[in-house]
Amino acid sequence: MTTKLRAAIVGSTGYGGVELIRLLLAHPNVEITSVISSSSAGAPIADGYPHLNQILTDRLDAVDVELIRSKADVVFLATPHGVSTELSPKLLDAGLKVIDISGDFRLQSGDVYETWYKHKPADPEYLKRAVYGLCEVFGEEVRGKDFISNPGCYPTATLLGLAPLAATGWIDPKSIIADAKSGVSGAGRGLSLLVHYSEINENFLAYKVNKHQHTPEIEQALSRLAGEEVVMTFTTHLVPMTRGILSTIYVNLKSPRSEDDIRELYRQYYEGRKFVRIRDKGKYPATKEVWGSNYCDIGLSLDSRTGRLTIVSVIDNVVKGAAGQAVQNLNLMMGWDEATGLAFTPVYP
Ligand SMILES: NC(=O)C1=CN([C@@H]2O[C@H](COP(=O)(O)OP(=O)(O)OC[C@H]3O[C@@H](n4cnc5c(N)ncnc54)[C@H](OP(=O)(O)O)[C@@H]3O)[C@@H](O)[C@H]2O)C=CC1
Ligand SMILES: CC(=O)N[C@@H](CCC(=O)OP(=O)(O)O)C(=O)O
Repeated sequence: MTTKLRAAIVGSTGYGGVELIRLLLAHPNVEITSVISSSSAGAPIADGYPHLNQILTDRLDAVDVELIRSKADVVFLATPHGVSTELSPKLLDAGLKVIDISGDFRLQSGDVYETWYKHKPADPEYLKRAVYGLCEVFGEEVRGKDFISNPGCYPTATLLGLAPLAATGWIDPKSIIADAKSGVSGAGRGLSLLVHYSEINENFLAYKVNKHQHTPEIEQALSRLAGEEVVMTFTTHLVPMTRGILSTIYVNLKSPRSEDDIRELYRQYYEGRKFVRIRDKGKYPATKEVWGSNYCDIGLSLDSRTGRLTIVSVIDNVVKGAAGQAVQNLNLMMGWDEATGLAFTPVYP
């Protein structure tokens, strides 16, 4: 019998953390050995999340690097921006593997991070060490590494929708517009006016227009794929639903291509990758079709009148956009099949 990998979750009382608990409890190679809270150490995790009653009876541990080192091999950070900046280097120095689902190590430039996140950037030495874990695009780089920066939720949906075209140089890099919508769980469990029931119910709004912190993350990955600087328009919206992201992306092609050729390009690019599904001609995915799962579903339409391509990409923000991709990264890091513990069907209806 092989020993299971011992996992700790910092920020286990948040939405990303509690989704990691759900997924890791079902993972055949992993055992959760520490659920960690900066504010409720000592309390049973099920106090704040009664759905875990009789499933996970652990009490919350404090954020203590020595304690984590004694209990775990790998640590997931599902913490607000700025926490991982300080904590991840200490965990790495203690010999632990780290998968960070916050934005602290996604941007290579500390200055760009500071501009968009308004937080002090991480130590450049550790920034360089972090591998950006967009699994279907940069997954090869994750294998055998000890520090993974998990992509943001909007970037995951938007980049998977654009990667095949960016990598082949078929799109005009100045023409990209992404119009993305998220369910409110994307804002975390903390309370704010924006996610107050009577504010968001029967409402639909744009927010952080031209200021969203995921803009430079998407541009950074696209520039890398395209081999030239990509600057884009990216607008985020909040929708009165719990889970889900739908990103509608508009691009101009550099030279004329048929829609069939573009669909074939996508199918070849993602061949053998279980979690990206390309829809047939005339079919567009809806968020409910990936709900609770690690899938990213993509539909395409080339408008013969304008010559513009419309791409529709959907994910579950808490799974593929956070905890699911983090587990997929763990699988790649450990050399396991990337779908280990993740091969479940979306919840429907
Ligand atoms: N929700 C989503 O869809 C996605 C979220 N993310 C990112 O994941 C991270 C977590 O998001 P989410 O789970 O939604 O947020 P939540 O607000 O739901 O949870 C964050 C948790 O972090 C803990 N925390 C707060 N301060 C500290 C601290 N100083 N040290 C340690 N832990 C702390 C809190 O728990 P406690 O007080 O118990 O310590 C809290 O429960 C964020 O960076 C977010 O941007 C990324 C992709 C998608
Ligand atoms: C709906 C909603 O509020 N979503 C959050 C997404 C944050 C996130 O998931 O990612 P980071 O870790 O990169 O901040 C937002 O727009 O900021």
